[in-house]
Amino acid sequence: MTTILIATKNEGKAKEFKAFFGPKGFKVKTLNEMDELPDIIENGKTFTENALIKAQTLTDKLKMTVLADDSGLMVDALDGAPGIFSARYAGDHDDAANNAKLLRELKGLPLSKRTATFHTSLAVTSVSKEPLIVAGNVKGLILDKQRGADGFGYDPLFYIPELDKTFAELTPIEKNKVSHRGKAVQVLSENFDDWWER
Ligand SMILES: O=P(O)(O)OP(=O)(O)OP(=O)(O)OC[C@H]1O[C@@H](n2cnc3c(O)ncnc32)[C@H](O)[C@@H]1O
Ligand SMILES: [Mg+2]
Repeated sequence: MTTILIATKNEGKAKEFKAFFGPKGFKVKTLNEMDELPDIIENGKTFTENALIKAQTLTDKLKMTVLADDSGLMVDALDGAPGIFSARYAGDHDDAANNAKLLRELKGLPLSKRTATFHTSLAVTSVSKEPLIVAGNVKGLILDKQRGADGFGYDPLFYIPELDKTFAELTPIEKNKVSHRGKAVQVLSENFDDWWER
């Protein structure tokens, strides 16, 4: 049985990928189950570069098949910020502080000018294979106050007009149907088997 290492400590994310790779006959592990990890310096300029750095560093050191993802929020009125710095926008990895900073930065701007995109890049690497890279995007609006209690990160501010809901008002299944990560996993599912057999 081939093991695939999901390059995250976030068990919520890992669960989504387990649901995808388990039925394909892979044993799925996360970083929480590894004793020794190499230092990974995520110094890429794009989501894709960072996902690839993470995945390839782990494949090279551990000789395993690895999936890494890198995601974030790009706000048009802020020239794409927080972008690759989404996790630590307000300093620490603190969702409440990040959301508060985003609200401050957009203060007074009408809803029509608060357009934003969530992005996910996924990189899968394996010994002696070219990496497989896919991505997913979703567009929405940044509300001027939080709505909903589910999800994580910027979910309570990220509003989908067509659904009249924020990401924090969707169940995990509903969110996966429309989210950046859900779409990237969809593209992965269309390409993975061909890539694996190549
Ligand atoms: O790299 P790992 O360890 O998995 O954790 P991370 O927090 O860096 O995770 P991401 O690269 O996926 O995302 C970076 C930040 O972007 C935000 N973000 C990403 N996906 C999100 C989502 O679906 N909903 C809300 N916020 C999200 C959130 O603030 C994340 O901390
Ligand atoms: Mg990240």
